[in-house]
Amino acid sequence: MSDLKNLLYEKAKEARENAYVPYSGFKVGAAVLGESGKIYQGANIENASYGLTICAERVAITKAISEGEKKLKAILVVGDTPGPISPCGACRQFMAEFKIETIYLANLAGDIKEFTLEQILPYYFTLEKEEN
Ligand SMILES: O=c1ccn([C@H]2C[C@H](O)[C@@H](CO)O2)c(=O)[nH]1
Ligand SMILES: [Zn+2]
Repeated sequence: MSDLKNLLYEKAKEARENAYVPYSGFKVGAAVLGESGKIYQGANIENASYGLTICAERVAITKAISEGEKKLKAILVVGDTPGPISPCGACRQFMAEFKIETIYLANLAGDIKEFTLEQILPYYFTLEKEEN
């Protein structure tokens, strides 16, 4: 396993432990690598008003951007799923906004698959003028 992938996997699993999931019980963790080299961790945060729930991916990305990262190099997402976790559509669009180069999807068993943004969200919405 590459050093970066391994580090992001450990950071995402660590973040997952902080998930606030009184309603689903389903903990998710994420770790984002910014262009500065810093890693940002995120966990899902649920709410009694269910629709306000924030996924782990968006927590980690929001932390990175609000700390000043302009480009995001990679994200790793982990959940207790049979195969690698599959991010929801909202998080895929959120990843598209920042053009995350490498997306690792993982489970607790250690299965980790690598994807590009185009692979997990082809023909994504953008307001940029050039075709994507
Ligand atoms: O990729 C995913 C999929 C689901 N969830 C969260 C949202 C909710 O808290 C729980 C169950 O859907 O898992 C994430 O954080 N990321
Ligand atoms: Zn999501």
